[in-house]
Amino acid sequence: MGTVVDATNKEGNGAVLGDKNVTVVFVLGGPGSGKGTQCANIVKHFGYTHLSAGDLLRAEQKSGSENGTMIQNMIKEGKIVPSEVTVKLLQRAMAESGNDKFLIDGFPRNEENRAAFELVTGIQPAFILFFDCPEEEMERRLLGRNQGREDDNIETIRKRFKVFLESSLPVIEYYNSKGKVRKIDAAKPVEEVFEAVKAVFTTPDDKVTV
Ligand SMILES: Nc1ncnc2c1ncn2[C@@H]1O[C@H](COP(=O)(O)OP(=O)(O)OP(=O)(O)O)[C@@H](O)[C@H]1O
Ligand SMILES: Nc1ccn([C@@H]2O[C@H](COP(=O)(O)O)[C@@H](O)[C@H]2O)c(=O)n1
Ligand SMILES: [Mg+2]
Repeated sequence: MGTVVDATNKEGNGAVLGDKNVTVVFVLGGPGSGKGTQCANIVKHFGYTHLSAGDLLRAEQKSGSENGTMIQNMIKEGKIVPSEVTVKLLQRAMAESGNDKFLIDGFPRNEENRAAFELVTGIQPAFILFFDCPEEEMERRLLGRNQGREDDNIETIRKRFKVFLESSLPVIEYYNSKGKVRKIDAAKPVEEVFEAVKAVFTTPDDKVTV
């Protein structure tokens, strides 16, 4: 295991959460590309806190919140929940974590998410970990996931793929134009993907290539 790259501080992108300087890595990729799986590995090796926007929304829905029905409907349709709701959940989870290094998984999902997070928190991501995977492989994985998710059915999966292409890929392209995207071939077996991920987290920032 090598040293953790703190690109945020090095590039002067550090942002303050309470009285802490924080490092944020956005973890993006299509539905089923393996974001959650790899985040669990990164947490173990590199001490980040994993915050999945989808998990936070599902927990909020189940908590009986006033937004519960709206969140449930949006997830069932594969649509993106208004940023106001998701950014608040992320901010609260960051503040409660006690950590200063975060993997924010599945966020920002669209331009509205990106702009709202930046405006409200003032945080710029250190880099974007992008799991690139063909649709057929993602579809196979989602249909075999068996975690009882209401959106893991073929009808909703197709809607989620469309939203990813139309709304989420442009956000990845935006960060790519700023040299912030670290693209990973996510079609490989879990262990091989993690080898590539490790290289990103242990390579000094000025030597990273996309
Ligand atoms: N590299 C891999 N090879 C094969 N299966 C994988 C790989 N990575 C993850 N999986 C499996 O694919 C399914 C989806 O993975 P995961 O939940 O990590 O994806 P995700 O990107 O978080 O999806 P979502 O956007 O729907 O939350 C899981 O069943 C997981 O075990
Ligand atoms: N920024 C986000 C993230 C997620 N959602 C909704 O949750 C669904 C599941 O997300 P996963 O990352 O767990 O796959 C997603 O399809 C959206 O409906 C969101 O609105 N905004
Ligand atoms: Mg996930």
